[in-house]
Amino acid sequence: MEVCTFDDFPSLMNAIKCASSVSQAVVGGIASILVATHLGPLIVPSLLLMTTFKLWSVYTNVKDPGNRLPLPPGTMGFPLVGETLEFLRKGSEFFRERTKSYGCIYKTHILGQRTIRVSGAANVAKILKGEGELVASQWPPSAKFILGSGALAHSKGEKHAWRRMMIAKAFTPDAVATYIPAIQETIRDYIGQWCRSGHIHGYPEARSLTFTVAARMLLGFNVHDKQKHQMLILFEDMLATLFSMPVPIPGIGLYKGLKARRRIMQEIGQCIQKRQKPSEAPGDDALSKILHAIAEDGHDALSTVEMQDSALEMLFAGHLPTSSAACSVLGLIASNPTVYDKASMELFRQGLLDPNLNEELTPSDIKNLPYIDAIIKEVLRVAPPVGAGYRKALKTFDLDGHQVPKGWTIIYSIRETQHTSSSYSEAEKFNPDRWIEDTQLAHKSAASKVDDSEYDFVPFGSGQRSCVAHRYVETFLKIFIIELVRNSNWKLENGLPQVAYMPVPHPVDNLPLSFRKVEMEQRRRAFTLPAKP
Ligand code: HEM
Repeated sequence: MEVCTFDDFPSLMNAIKCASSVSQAVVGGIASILVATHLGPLIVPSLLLMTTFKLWSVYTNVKDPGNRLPLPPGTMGFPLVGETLEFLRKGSEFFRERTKSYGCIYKTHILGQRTIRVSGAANVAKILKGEGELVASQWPPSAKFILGSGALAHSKGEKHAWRRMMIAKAFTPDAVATYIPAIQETIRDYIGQWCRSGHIHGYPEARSLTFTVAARMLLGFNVHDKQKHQMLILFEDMLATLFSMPVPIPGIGLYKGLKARRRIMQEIGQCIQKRQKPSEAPGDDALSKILHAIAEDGHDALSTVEMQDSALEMLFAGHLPTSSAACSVLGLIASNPTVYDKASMELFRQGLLDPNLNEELTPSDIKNLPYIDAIIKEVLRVAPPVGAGYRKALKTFDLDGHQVPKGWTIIYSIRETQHTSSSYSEAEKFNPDRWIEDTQLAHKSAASKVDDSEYDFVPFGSGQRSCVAHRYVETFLKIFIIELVRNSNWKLENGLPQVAYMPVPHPVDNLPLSFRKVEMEQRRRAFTLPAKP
């Protein structure tokens, strides 16, 4: 009989081969007796089923014999599908239930991968700091198909480091400052329309707004309304299968997502071609800045596939998580009127409340707004738009008293980490003041980390794979809050909504809101503003 070692299990097929050598003889023998006694039609399928479950159990519980620690607790579900169906049905509730039952580290089998889900500042710090040594970024196969292998998130090693450096040049403080006027203009247009209409659905409007800003500022695309509408519908199909079983069955699931991806890529290809016409001067958008940085660097240019995948990645990342954050801003401020009042007061003190006095915001206008910064941090803590990040274990290592075997998928949880940390009293409550009143929190930044305890606030990840565009996102959200508060007042029409988490957190009822314009005079009458200090 073959001896099963850890190295014999690089894939499911190897595992099945190895474990079957254990049970083959026994099952074969019993089966032939039963077939001979006419019980075969009933018993043989049952035996095959039992064997399949046995093989699955062997495969999903293979430990590295070189490590004495146990695998994390957890269940691995049914052969091949694992717990994927339950995960797709329950979304984030799936993880919440397991965190409650097993704590900060547990195993499961989803989206075709043996997976360990990890939360808690110290565990997350170990994963994020271990990039390249313990772990490597690896999104689920479905996300890789949908976003394309040319995306930055899927590139590796030196190529990743170089591309990241080039992309980062479009998101330095100086570069982001150049985007302010166009971001502000687009936000103002949208808020103006919302006030004129008097009633909107916050989530689709936030999607449309962030898509328009991303297409214009990140890619320099001038998409007209009809094209935007079509692309948003295609994105819907694509995103619905971002996290799905990696089996393209015609007509459903990933197949549908890949079809939508092909159509979006055609549109992106056309937009890129138009932009590359020699008659057109290079734009002031992020993609132009990146292509310029690459040309200056003298390095190989991006291939057409890499350029298109990068554009898709920027359009995807640029509008989807940002729209979730913008929608959370609308919902959370509407349900906390004191937050609106305090933000108004801060704007008044800075001379920014009257929109007519500050037609164009400048970088220095938006720099010193600690309360609005606190709102943004609290929105990203309570409703993190990206709930988790994906890694693959490069070698077996210890984590919180358990082994993480080589080759397994690791999901580090942003949501549970930020919701369960003891740093946040009444963690479920939306309370921007905590970021001002608590001196420990006041120093915590969404992006940079000084020590491990700060990894309980990681809305943009951290380290080599952190979000390249966090400054852009923070600037967008700041301008959005400023323009909302100084121009308008809005109310929830249905009360606090239930939230769905796939592919990003969003209200299930699309967040119906009533909107109205607020004039400076009305505001003066509504609450007595103190004289400007
Ligand atoms: C609210 C908005 C956003 C949030 C919360 C967010 C969050 C994140 C997080 C958590 C990661 C790290 C994932 C990991 O550890 O594997 C990440 C990576 C990334 N983000 Fe964002 N993001 C946002 C907006 C954007 C925008 C606007 C862009 C536009 C370019 C962008 C581009 C990227 C890219 C390219 C990566 C991959 C970086 C790499 O692998 O080196 N994100 N983002």
